[in-house]
Amino acid sequence: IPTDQVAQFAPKLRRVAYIWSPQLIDLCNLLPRVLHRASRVHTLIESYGLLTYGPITVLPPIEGGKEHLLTFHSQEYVDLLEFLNEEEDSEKWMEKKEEFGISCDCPSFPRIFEVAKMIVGASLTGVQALTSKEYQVAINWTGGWHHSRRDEAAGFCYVNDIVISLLKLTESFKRVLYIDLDLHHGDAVQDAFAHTSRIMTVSFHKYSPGFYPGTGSVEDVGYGRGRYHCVNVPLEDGITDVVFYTVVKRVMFEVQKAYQPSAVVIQCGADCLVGDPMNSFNLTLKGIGNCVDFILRWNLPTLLLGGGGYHTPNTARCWTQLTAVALGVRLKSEIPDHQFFLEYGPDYQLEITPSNRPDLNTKDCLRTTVQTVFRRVRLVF
Ligand SMILES: CN(c1ccc(C(=O)NO)cc1)S(=O)(=O)c1ccc(-c2ccccn2)s1
Ligand SMILES: [Zn+2]
Repeated sequence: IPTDQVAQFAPKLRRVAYIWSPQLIDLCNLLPRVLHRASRVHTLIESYGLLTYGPITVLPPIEGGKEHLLTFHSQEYVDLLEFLNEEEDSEKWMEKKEEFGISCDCPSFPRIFEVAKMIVGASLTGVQALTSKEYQVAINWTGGWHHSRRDEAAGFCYVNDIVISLLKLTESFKRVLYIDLDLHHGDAVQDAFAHTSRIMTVSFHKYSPGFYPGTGSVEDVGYGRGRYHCVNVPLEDGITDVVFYTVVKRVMFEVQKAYQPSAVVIQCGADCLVGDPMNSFNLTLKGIGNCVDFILRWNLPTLLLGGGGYHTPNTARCWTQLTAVALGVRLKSEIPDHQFFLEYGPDYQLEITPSNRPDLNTKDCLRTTVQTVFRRVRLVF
């Protein structure tokens, strides 16, 4: 093939921005429900040599400030986080804590405000990388906190870096698509944009009586100008790689055709993996990796964010694999020797094995859900 025609056959090489600094990791290691997860994720990615691979650039996060948080959160909530940063006692703020969701699910902890600003700064650095047109993919594995509300911490989420990033992206991109692959419904992101067509939110999640947050039924479609710009795909326990990938591919194919987004944000919560303490889905790195690969092949500016993921080694495995998918490289199965190597026992392999738990998603139920979604997505113009 003449050299000038080779390019059209080579998979597009993507320039990838990986948002990282030692301070970002040190602060995110303090998050109470994912203690020290940030350092495991980053160190495994580094141990595979991915950060010195050509098309990747490591970008330090910009200093997130109060003004960034205030693009979504209320002044009172931001003031509370700032007050709690120093962990001083004061009657006034003590009873307020409960009112703002700072409680057992989202306990206060030292440097809480610095952590919130740093996470938002990191996700906004990813947005900046995409709007600069210098990168096709931007990655912030410390972001993805989809339950945090305007004036309330919720579901282990203190600050909604996703909403803040989506708002920023709409300044440069006409239609922005948000895809939530976390085990839980991306409720606060959906609600933030339920009345607008500028952002379309699509969430694949477990939907079962009593399971957090309890929202995200297929009937949940948005309101007014935002009607049909919220897509919810409720799923049952035990879903496997092939079934999940088939559902995601079919739904996302229709969404891309109907909405024709100009930028994408994917929340890649790893609590949907087999072995997670949430003990719900039966996915492995292949399943979630194929879903992210499918969306990246649209070659749209895409921000990859973290989220849930409570089996720390598996979460590190997952986001290492997704970083490799973004770069288009295959990783060897053997976990490289590194500081936390012993935490990957007893097999010390990258891949994880599905369990033999039953898949409660029946073919009929999935077909009905997908057909319902198709009918509505085709109403999006
Ligand atoms: C507050 N909850 C959430 C909320 C959001 C998430 C999440 O990951 N969202 O993406 C996880 C748990 S919750 O009530 O379901 C739980 C609290 C503690 C839980 C737990 C703790 C240990 C093992 C299994 N589950 S679940
Ligand atoms: Zn989750």
